[in-house]
Amino acid sequence: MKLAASNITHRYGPLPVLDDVSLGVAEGEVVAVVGPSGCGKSTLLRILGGLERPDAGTVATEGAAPARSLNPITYVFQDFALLPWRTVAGNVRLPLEEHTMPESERDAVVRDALNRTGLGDFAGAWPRQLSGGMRQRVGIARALAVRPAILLMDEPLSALDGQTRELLMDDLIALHASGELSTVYVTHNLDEAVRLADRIVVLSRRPGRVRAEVRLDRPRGERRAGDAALVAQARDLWELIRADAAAADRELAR
Ligand SMILES: Nc1ncnc2c1ncn2[C@@H]1O[C@H](COP(=O)(O)OP(=O)(O)OP(=O)(O)O)[C@@H](O)[C@H]1O
Repeated sequence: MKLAASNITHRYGPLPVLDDVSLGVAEGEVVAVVGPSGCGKSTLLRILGGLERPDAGTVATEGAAPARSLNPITYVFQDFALLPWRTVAGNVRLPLEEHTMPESERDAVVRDALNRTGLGDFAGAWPRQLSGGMRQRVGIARALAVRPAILLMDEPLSALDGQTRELLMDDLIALHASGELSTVYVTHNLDEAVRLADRIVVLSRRPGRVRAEVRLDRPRGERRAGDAALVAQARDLWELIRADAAAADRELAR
């Protein structure tokens, strides 16, 4: 399934946040959205997911969702958003409970989502017993349980330490290996963007406009942390963002 946002403009009261942003995501493509703090990345993601209606512009999908998809466009949040009184399996089960399906099928879907995220042995664990990385795996498993065509990820790794982030990046790369899942990945972290994305959309400072688009041709599976070409790409991105980031920082300080 493809997603296309065209000419999105949005403001909160007097504050212009997005200005004429167009962004497409092809089937199986991972598009990272980067830009200075407050430039409207999360707002754009909410608009793409239909959680917010833009003042102007349109969002359209094209093509069929996977068979038995319960929610073609699904979020993964930075703060995991797990219910502490439910087990790992209970959290993954949550979005399935509003859908009518045989209990055995629900169990099978939960099991499959847990297995795909390396949580097969943790079905009965409680969120408080898990590390941050494992909690975010639960967040990802819960998103996968509804068989999405498009994942919208808002800083999914930013609450994690460096090593855990590396492990989860490997998981995300494996998750996309089938080429079926399209993703929009909002991040501050340019190293994550160059590791994971097929294409990186760079927004300007607020109001966010598309400043540049960078395509990364090297297959995701061949990209390694610290690889010289990736480091250079992240540095080039930073050069694009640096002046805007400094200005956004001064503005936030005020
Ligand atoms: N619901 C809202 N009501 C009013 N202002 C909002 C709302 N949501 C976001 N904003 C403001 O809109 C601007 C863009 O916010 P948004 O969270 O989309 O930016 P961002 O690029 O994701 O930021 P960050 O990089 O810091 O996470 C910010 O100035 C923010 O304070």
